[in-house]
Amino acid sequence: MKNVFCALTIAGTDPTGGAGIQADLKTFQELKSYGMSVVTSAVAQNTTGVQSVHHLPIDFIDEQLESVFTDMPVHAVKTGMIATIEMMEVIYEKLSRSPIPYVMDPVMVATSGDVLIEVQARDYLRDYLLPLTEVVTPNIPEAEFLTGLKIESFDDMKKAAQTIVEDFGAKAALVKGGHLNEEATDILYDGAGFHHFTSERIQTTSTHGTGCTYSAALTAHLSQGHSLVDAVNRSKKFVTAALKHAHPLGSGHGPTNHWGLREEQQEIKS
Ligand SMILES: Nc1ncnc2c1ncn2[C@@H]1O[C@H](COP(=O)(O)OP(=O)(O)OP(=O)(O)O)[C@@H](O)[C@H]1O
Ligand SMILES: Cc1ncc(CO)c(N)n1
Repeated sequence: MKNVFCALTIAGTDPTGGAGIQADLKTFQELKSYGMSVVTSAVAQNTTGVQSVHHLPIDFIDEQLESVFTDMPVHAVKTGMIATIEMMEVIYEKLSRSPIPYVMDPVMVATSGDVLIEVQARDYLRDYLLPLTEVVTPNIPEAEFLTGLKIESFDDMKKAAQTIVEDFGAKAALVKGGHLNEEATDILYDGAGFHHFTSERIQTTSTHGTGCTYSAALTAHLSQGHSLVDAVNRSKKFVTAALKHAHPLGSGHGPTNHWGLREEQQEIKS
């Protein structure tokens, strides 16, 4: 019998399908992991920004987690938008008892600039959830918050990745240079050493949900048993193709193309 790999996302929603749970599920499907989701907040948003947010009741978030964990295999899990400390507490309860690879996208602000997490909750994210992670995937502003360091160079990115692992207890940190360098270079520190992942910079405004898509790809690859470095390599290719082949949708920052890599591979074949 063929193996089935199951990936779970715990995050907020995006009705336009570019970010959040919807982007995660599309990515899981595209990468051939069975996708599951626990919704934390229902978000009315689109490519221009966030219109409104409804947090789900804490007990109901807990029930969704119970529904999944008591019945289904979970081979890897990711978290995205978790807005409040109360939500984080129930998620901590479950994940601290589940020895599976955990990918944290420490979502704080949407591409549009809208804030997605309560300020007090950021400390809880760092102090409780971060030490449970297999890998955390901050962009530059998120890495600055987590470490308190100012990041203006490649060396600063390395220092931040190392600090997140050595001082805050993540097993590995992948600091994304999308907001900083000319080539889109990300740095992984895994406790033993540094690894660099570089792609060409793509001139596009379709960047809505890039971080969600990247961390979901990582989760899918980890659910399938790939090593961390291999999983990041594959996920970087996936997100680069998703940016490169994005269709111009919406009037703001459009979504990436979750089947971009498949399109690229089909073009090469034909
Ligand atoms: N214009 C670009 N061209 C190529 N790669 C990019 C570009 N922008 C971002 N990336 C890459 O995309 C991945 C996601 O990174 P980014 O830093 O944009 O995440 P993020 O800020 O968390 O995303 P989000 O917009 O969802 O909040 C990283 O590998 C980054 O290097
Ligand atoms: C629900 C959700 N999570 C994450 C992001 C960040 O891209 C977003 N815009 N919306």
